[in-house]
Amino acid sequence: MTATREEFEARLRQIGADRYHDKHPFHHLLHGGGCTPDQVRAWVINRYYYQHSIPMKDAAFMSRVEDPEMRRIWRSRIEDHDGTAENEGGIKRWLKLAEAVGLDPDYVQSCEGVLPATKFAVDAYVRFVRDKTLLEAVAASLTELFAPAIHANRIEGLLKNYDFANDVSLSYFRKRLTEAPKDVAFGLKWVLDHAETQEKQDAAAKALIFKTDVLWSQLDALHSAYVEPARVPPGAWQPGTGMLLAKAS
Ligand SMILES: O=C(O)c1cc(C(=O)O)c2c(n1)C(=O)C(=O)c1cc(C(=O)O)[nH]c1-2
Repeated sequence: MTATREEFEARLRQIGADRYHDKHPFHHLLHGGGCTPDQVRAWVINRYYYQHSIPMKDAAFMSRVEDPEMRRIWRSRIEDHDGTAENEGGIKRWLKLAEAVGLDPDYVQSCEGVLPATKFAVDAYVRFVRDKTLLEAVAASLTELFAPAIHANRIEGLLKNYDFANDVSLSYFRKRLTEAPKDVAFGLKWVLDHAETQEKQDAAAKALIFKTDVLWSQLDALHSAYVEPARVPPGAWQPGTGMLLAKAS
């Protein structure tokens, strides 16, 4: 028998409660003030790779959507990240954070020095959305159900614990507090409406689990590379490189 809409929604929310990356030890370090400046920089560099791939993921999704109404709604996700004019949008806001922690934004944008596992995880998400059913693709985006809580927690933790934190450097996260709920209200309703069989509910739940793994493995990679005993993989960012001051001198 197919689970009811309410049971299915509860199942999706439980996946977040059990597996979302707010529970990862790297986030505890970061939000609690336990990261060194270089560990924060490593996070900013690697997380940029996720940010810069999200609009490509959404464009891959939209290329498969035949319903103009759905494309119109979905395209605001790309605008949120890329902006609707020069020097706007989430990617630019992320680069403000990069500058605030002393990184050269050109270096960050080059994506040189991104950890191999970050690339594998994020690229797998883009491919997943390109290749799987639309239901699985939308379900995978539902980790955003859990994102506003972690963004609020992060703003509070960073402001309290790090000198670089202020309204400008954290503007990315503050903006997401209103953007993500809009996306997820649409995405959740769409998934609940379209997963009308048990088989489809199972596929959607599995897609959401896949996405929690994408997020978790990025933090595992960061922790392994930059938290003692640090093991930076060949070719990945080495502290001291890609800095703003190094460029000026
Ligand atoms: O900081 C975070 O923990 C976090 C998590 C997620 C997420 O849950 O996938 C996103 C974001 N931030 C985010 O800023 C963002 O733009 C975003 C887009 C998506 C997506 O899957 O389409 N997830 C997320």
